[in-house]
Amino acid sequence: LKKRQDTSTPAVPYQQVEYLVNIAVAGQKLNLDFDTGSADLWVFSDSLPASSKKGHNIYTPSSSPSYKVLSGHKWSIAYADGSGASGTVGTDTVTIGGTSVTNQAVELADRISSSFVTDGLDGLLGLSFSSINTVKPTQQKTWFDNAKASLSSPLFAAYLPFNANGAYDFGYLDSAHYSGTPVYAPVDDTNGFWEVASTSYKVGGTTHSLPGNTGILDTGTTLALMVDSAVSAYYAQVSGAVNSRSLGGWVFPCKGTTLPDLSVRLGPTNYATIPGKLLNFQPADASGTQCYGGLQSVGGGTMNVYGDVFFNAFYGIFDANGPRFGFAPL
Ligand SMILES: CCNC(=O)c1c(-c2ccccc2)csc1NC(=O)CNCCc1c[nH]c2ccccc12
Repeated sequence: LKKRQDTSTPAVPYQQVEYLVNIAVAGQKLNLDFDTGSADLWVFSDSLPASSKKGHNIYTPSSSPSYKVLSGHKWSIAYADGSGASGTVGTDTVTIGGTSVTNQAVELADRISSSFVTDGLDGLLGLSFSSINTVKPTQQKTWFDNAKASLSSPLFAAYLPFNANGAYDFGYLDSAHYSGTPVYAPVDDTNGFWEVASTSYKVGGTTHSLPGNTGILDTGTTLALMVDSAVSAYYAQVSGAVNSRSLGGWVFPCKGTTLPDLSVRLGPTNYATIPGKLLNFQPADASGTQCYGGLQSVGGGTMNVYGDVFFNAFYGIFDANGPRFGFAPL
């Protein structure tokens, strides 16, 4: 697993990381972003403009003997951050670690939004449920869906520590990647996500209820995105915090701020506590006066999105048996 580190040395410890995993699509090594919040495996293709291809590894089906066109098939995906991609579809052998999946749908992007060009990735590998794969007319399966029968156990786990190299463990749990005993929450896969009940949270010693709320465990989202009531309650504990339209979210003074911990309930029983120090994302401006929070608003609805800042504190276990989500402190 490769982690791309932001090169600038921040005044305040923060992270601007990319969790990239090197995988071989028919022997061609690509850095794909493993994304438990989506179900499409897509790669930069040769038909992208040269400017978009610069600095990226491009998958070339013509040089893969095992590649087959999935004729007449298309895909198109849009993410809530406004980014997106679309293109055509083929199948090939995709190998991660020691496990190869033959006839894996590989979606070739002939259009991608600008945010993907600047990110150091060569594509995405979706690890949510195949029910939200966007390929038409025949929906395709994720790599994990295709691989799970050949894994010793139908599960994978995400180990994404802050400022250190991480790993994805497929088919087993690596005891070196977590402490204590994992606890589990039942997953509702109705929406195609690894989604659990998340009906309360704790900040500053107070417990707040979020009736009917859920949480999506999503390695493809960098931050923790929660409903407005929770985000307001959190930053009410941070002096000088403001929700800045110009800076695009909640910011607070970098100097002299000690962020409170945030405990979120996952499933019927257990809370996961994200230490405050992991909730300082990065300086919000060049001067480094204001810092951008790792907790931001999800907009409307009752769905919270627990992204990489969650996985900086917890080993995340995605178990198809159930399905269920397990977590243990790093
Ligand atoms: C902000 C991106 N996240 C989302 O839109 C999202 C939401 C979501 C829904 C409503 C409001 C906010 C977020 C639910 S599941 C979910 N997760 C995903 O969609 C996961 N895939 C994100 C892929 C992605 C989008 N832009 C990137 C830039 C670099 C690397 C990966 C990405």
